[in-house]
Amino acid sequence: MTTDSPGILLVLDGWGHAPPGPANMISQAATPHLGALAAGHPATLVRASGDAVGLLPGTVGNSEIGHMVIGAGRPLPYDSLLVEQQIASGRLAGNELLTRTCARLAEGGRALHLIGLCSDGQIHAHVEHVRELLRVAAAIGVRAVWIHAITDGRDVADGTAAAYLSHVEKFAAEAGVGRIASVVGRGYALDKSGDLELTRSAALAMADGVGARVAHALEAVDGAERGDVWVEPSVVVDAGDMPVGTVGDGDAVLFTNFRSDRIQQLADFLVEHLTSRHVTVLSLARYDTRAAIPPLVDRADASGGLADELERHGSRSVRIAESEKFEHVTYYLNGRDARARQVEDHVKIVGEVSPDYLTRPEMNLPLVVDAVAEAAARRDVALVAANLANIDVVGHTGDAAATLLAVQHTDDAVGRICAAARGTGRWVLLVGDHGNAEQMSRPGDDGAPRPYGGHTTNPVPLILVPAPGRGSSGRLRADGTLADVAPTILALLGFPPGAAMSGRSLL
Ligand SMILES: O=C(O)[C@@H](CO)OP(=O)(O)O
Ligand SMILES: [Mn+2]
Ligand SMILES: [Mn+2]
Repeated sequence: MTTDSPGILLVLDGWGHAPPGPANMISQAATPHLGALAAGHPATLVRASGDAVGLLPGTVGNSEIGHMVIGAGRPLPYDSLLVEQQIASGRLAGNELLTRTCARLAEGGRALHLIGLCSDGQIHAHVEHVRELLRVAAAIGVRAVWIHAITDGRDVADGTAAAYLSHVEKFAAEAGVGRIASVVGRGYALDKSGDLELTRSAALAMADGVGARVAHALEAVDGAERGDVWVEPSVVVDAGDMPVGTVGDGDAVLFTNFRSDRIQQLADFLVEHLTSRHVTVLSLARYDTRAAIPPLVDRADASGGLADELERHGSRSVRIAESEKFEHVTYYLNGRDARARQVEDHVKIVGEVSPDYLTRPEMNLPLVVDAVAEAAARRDVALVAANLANIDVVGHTGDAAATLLAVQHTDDAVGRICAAARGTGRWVLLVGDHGNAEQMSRPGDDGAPRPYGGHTTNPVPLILVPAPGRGSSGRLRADGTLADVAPTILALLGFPPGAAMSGRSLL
């Protein structure tokens, strides 16, 4: 081992801070372990949203940017911010790839298909980006733009899909081109669990016009019994019952999500499905698909973070998470660098195939705890980094009672992990990656509170449990952000901050 002060980083996903109240499930839950840790050890709050992490001011945090910034030790201009900047400066409208593709479609009388999540949740996509793309296509003279709308209900309140579809129709009317050709819920279109049946049913509605037939896009969501997330794959048909906008030979497909993880399974499927149709496929931002898709806006460089520093010092880390959050503590924490590193072990906890988060808010947490304890006992491991997914994953259901249980299970797991840390001489640093469960309701249009399962702009708690015998009296800086976590971890391990890090140790 290259350090004599090994530790454990625990990211409690969706663990935000807000004043206690009836919709704050962090404060409502019984959390004896977290309560005792916060009272008896150095603790602070750090900012995890907006410009503190590289998002537009006021934007809710998310797992991808949260884990990237925790790893990078500096705010990183996130893909959504880069897109926004390019829209504001007019650079997206002049983008070579986009304008060349549109000119070809205009000349050949071919169609542009825009595929993406239609909401302003700002985690995977922003419906305003569709508006800009419609403007550009119209200005270049593309005559047919088909929108394949994916409904949300997770990053925004459930029951809002119809309103977003209406926005899209308004944008199309404004631009003078564009019509919704298919509608499907994100549960189908944005599956990332590998369930290709869900992906196929979404893709076939978009590409081939296979699915429930509706005369108008809004009809698809009107009768959606399982909410916006699970709107059935639906195809808009004309008076003759013919799908209005299937993907034809020589058309172009542009994916409008800026975040890759949940759209890439669909993108992979469609790229293969459309090979014989000579379709140009583009994406708004860079995706991690099997076949490279040319992006309109490229990613920021995230190298020089914690993983690179640990590698440089020859310090071994073990990364542990349930499958839902596995990329978060591996790929994102490593600055979206998928390179296998000699000094890293990755442990993916795979439990029940299709867990029902409402009835199993504990998810597979006991297996995560066992894996952390096992890794902590290894003398060759400097850092164990684990994500506890429950608070965020269950929080997304918008079900306050289930989320309260998720918080309590997490508290219990923290207690057991801290016991393992004491037994193996390790410090533990606990931090949230963004808020979620501390705000489980939001005022609806009428001002009355409505259940809310999305992320928040709140700061997140950070607690440092020193290694046994190291004293508990120090204070942590109060003005920190997630960018300060990596320098703090390096300091705890006895290393200087990385040269690329602008964050500062909180110690
Ligand atoms: O599940 C997801 O894709 C997002 C919410 O849409 O959550 P997170 O950023 O926590 O992964
Ligand atoms: Mn998260
Ligand atoms: Mn989330």
